[in-house]
Amino acid sequence: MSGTIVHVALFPSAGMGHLTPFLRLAAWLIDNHCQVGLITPHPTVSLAESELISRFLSAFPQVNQIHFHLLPLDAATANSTDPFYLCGVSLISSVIPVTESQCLANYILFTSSVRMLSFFSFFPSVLASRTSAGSGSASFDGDVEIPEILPIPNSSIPPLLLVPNNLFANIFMEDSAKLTKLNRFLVNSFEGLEAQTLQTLDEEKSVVYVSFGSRTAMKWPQIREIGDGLMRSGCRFLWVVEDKPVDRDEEENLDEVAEHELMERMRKQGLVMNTWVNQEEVSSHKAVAGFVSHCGWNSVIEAAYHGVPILAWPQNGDQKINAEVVVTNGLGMLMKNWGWGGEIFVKGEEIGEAIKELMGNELLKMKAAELKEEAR
Ligand SMILES: O=c1ccn([C@@H]2O[C@H](COP(=O)(O)OP(=O)(O)O[C@H]3O[C@H](CO)[C@@H](O)[C@H](O)[C@H]3O)[C@@H](O)[C@H]2O)c(=O)[nH]1
Repeated sequence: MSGTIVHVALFPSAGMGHLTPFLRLAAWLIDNHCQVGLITPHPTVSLAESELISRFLSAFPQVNQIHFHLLPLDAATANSTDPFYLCGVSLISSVIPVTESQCLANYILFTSSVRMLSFFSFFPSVLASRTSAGSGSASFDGDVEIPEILPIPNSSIPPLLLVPNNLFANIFMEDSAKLTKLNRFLVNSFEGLEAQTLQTLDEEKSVVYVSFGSRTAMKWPQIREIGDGLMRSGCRFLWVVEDKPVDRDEEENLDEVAEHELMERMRKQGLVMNTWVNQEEVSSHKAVAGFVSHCGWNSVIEAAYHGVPILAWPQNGDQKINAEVVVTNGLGMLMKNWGWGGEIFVKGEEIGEAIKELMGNELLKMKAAELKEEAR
């Protein structure tokens, strides 16, 4: 933007491993005519850090340094004596409310590999899908399966993540859940080093979209089972919920319903919305790999146009007949024993399995891709 000076505040967390790439980015931004503010946490972890900051500020006197004083954490709270963790601060979760209140774009400079970023994004939801509600258990068996990425061996999971009530683990989980609120990711890597992971991340197809149209109100117990099913599927999701379940008071809205513990857990794995979304935009998004739909005909046409396989759950009217078209053409699957919406109570376990099947079925993906071509 000619004539506009872009102001960027950089806020590295503790440790040289974070500071160094941040200062490189700062130098690059200055080179590109940005006004840079550097927020420096105090106390620093090491002398090396404070010396590097001083040298940097002498070389770039135009940088505005903003001191950020950390409140001391005791070793018991942190469950660690490592000074790095004692200076730890949950940057993503703490900063988002501030940037949101100021309407500022929020970028993250992820200072590790793209593979680690994938792990960071997915591990909490994979863990939540395997941990029963409220058990507090942090144990994890088997490898971490992330869609389209070489599985991360169990032995590579950072050990601190499996220490119950560890500060690092708590920050990791809390921050991961907030990643969707960030505007952009900057990662310090390149094609030659992480080609496959970068490509997958760019094309990542791992989100299931759930919507039964704006006219379908479900009973609260069934809504709850859908939530449970989404958690069990382990998939990221965008779920648009009709905000007046049929067995709830007219005045009650989703926010009140969302007080439910399950809804709170779900927000860590996906987005639950009770507002109108731009469904065309959602269906066309490259991350969306499956659609749980009532099979309103417009939804079916849109899914076909964007090559998104459907898990059909007709609710009424023409929707079973539309679902038959979906199945006949290989665009999706229909669980016949689920009946019409409201007719049969479908448990979360079954819903979770069906969503896993939808998201993993290669034949459906292939057929949906062919139909996309024909639709165009
Ligand atoms: O949050 C939302 C919800 C819906 N839509 C759009 O609204 C339309 C919804 O149409 P459809 O999928 O056909 O569902 P209904 O609104 O339920 O459609 C009614 O009309 C259809 C066409 O006759 C019938 O097939 C359905 O059974 C009937 O319920 C689609 O274009 C969606 O993209 C959004 O953009 N955002």
